[in-house]
Formats: sequence, C-alpha cells, structure tokens
Amino acid sequence: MRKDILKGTGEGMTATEKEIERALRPLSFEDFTGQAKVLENLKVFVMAALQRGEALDHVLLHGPPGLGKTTLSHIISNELNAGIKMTSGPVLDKPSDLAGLLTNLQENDVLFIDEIHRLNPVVEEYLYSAMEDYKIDIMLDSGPNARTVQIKLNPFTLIGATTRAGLLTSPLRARFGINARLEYYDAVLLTTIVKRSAAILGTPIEEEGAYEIARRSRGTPRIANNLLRRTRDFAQVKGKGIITVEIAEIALRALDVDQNGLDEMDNRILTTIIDKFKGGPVGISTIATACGDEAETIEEVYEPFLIQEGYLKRTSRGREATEKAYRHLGIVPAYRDGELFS
Ligand SMILES: Nc1ncnc2c1ncn2[C@@H]1O[C@H](COP(=O)(O)OP(=O)(O)OP(=O)(O)O)[C@@H](O)[C@H]1O
Ligand SMILES: [Mg+2]
Repeated sequence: MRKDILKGTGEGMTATEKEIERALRPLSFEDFTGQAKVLENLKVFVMAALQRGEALDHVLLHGPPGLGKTTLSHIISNELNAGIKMTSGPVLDKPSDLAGLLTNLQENDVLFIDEIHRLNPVVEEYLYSAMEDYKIDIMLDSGPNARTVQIKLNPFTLIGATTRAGLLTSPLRARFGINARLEYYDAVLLTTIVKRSAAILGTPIEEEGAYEIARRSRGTPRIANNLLRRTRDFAQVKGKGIITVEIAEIALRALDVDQNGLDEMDNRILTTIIDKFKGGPVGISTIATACGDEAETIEEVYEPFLIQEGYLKRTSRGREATEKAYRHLGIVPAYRDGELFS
C-alpha cells in the first residue's frame, strides 16, 4: 500500500482512492498545470480540428506514471466536446473486442487505449486500417461460409498512452500524427497542484507546507496528491488540521521520503549498486534481483527519475551510480575502475 503511494502508479489503488484521484483530476486545459509546450500545441490542434469539424489526429501520450496522461486524454475529449471510450492494451484480447468498441464510436469521438505498448500483435494490426482509413474488416460466419465484410467507421481520434514508448512497434508509432512526451514537473508547478488539491479536499495548507510536499514528490502529481492526503492525516491527528512545513516534515519522514524526495526504493537501488556492485556498471535485471523488485518496474518507475536527477547513469555496459549518488548516501567514493572521482 505505502509502496503504491510512492511508486506513483495507479495499480493497487482502492475504490476510495480512485474516487479521490478522479475528484482531483483537472477537467479542462485551463485547469491543467504544467507541460506548457505540450498543452500549447494540443490547444492549437484541438481548435483547428473543431473549426474544420474533423476528428483530431491520433495522439500518443508517453512518459512516466502519474504525470497526467489519462487526465489529458479526458481533457482532450472534453475540449473536443466529444465522447470518450476507455480501454487498455492488455484488455483487448481479440480483434472482435476492438471492433465492438470502434463500431460504437460516434463521429469525432475519442478512443483511449491505455498501456498501448501491451497490445496483442493481432489486435494491433487490426487497428492500423481503423486508424488510417476509418475502416475495418469483420469476419462473418465461420467454416465454409466464412467471409469478410468491410465496415466504415465514424471518424475518431485514437489516444494511446504508454509509459514505455520504446516498446511501441514503428508501424504503430508512425500512425500517430501527434506525439507528446510528458516531463517531470518542477517544484513550483507541483506546489500549484498541491494547493489546488488541498482546496478541493478542504484542507488548509500553508505555502511552505505545500512547497515541502511538492519538492519531495519525485516530480509527479500523483505522488504529490498522495503525499498531500497522507500529510493531511498527520495534520489532523498530530497538529491543528493545518498543513504547515513542520507537519509536512513529520509526515514525509514517517513515509520514508528523504530530504531530496527519494523514497525507500530509490535509496535501495542506489545503495545496492554502490555496495554490491562497486557503483556499477551493472545490468538492470541484476539490480532488480538484488533489490527484490521486477526489472520492468525499476526501468519504468524508478530509473527515469534517478537518471533525470543525476543519481544514475545509463551506459552501454549497464547502470552506474554517479558521484551525486555517493554524496547523497554519505558514502565516500573509493577507487572505481582505477579512477578517483574528482
Ligand atoms: N497537470 C496536472 N495538474 C493537476 N493534477 C494533475 C496533473 N497531472 C496529473 N494530475 C493528477 O495526478 C493524478 C494522476 O494522473 P494520471 O492518472 O493522468 O497519470 P497517468 O500519466 O495516466 O499515469 P499512469 O501512467 O499510471 O496511467 C490525477 O489524479 C490528477 O489528479
Ligand atoms: Mg493513466
């Protein structure tokens, strides 16, 4: 449970948590904080599509978990005044599952496919003609009477979301006219998000308290919101109900979020590389085994942030801890590859 809070993935959330996440979700471009470049472009593309009365080109949203891919998909459909149907890669087992969804779309509606890198290849191939020509072939009958008929679909917008853009096949990637990468948020943007969420939750919060939560949220709105909710509990039980910087400190310490905003698993990964593998380079699966987590999770959730913050380096020979990682953990860097850190 605590791990899920800090991991920033939506997996393993309870129904109430999902409900709160929904309540905190911005509904319009206006409401959405950050990702300025992506938003600016999307506004133009949405406006142009609306003016022409056409479906928006297909959109691929990629980036680490919890940065707003699902949120933006809803916003796009809202701004298009269009309906949205949601599904995900692993759920679409057979082409007929996809056909059912596609044939039910109204003109210019949005079809959202989450985890689009996990589409079954047969379904993926089926999607190509739908994306390109708004047409699909449907198999009628079976055995000797089997025949296919082509069905024309209403023009629609496919929005695909993925945390692993690298795993998309190139034919699929090529069929998205709009490709947007979401980046980690800085502390100032996250402070705005934390204050907005606190207002929705009806929790009084001081500027410094909001900033403290924001700067220690791994650049991720979902984590910021989750830490806010946990801090609200501490404010209620251990304080006067107001989130001050002191309350935030207490809560974040109790949740094992360190001064630089790294959580227990981030620190475990860095310690493992340094202590067990002399700082690297070491392969991701070896790190995963030593840390007791899956390689995929480390690659998708932890590593991007550690690399962006300069704690970890990715080389052709594997992952290496940087000097910043040594300093962060208070370990004096010894000789490595016969060289001393300068
Ligand atoms: N720019 C933003 N402004 C305010 N809140 C945001 C923003 N982006 C995300 N959030 C909040 O963070 C939560 C998680 O966002 P969202 O579900 O869209 O992430 P995601 O990228 O789809 O994650 P995943 O890869 O795990 O599916 C949402 O509930 C939303 O409230
Ligand atoms: Mg999502």
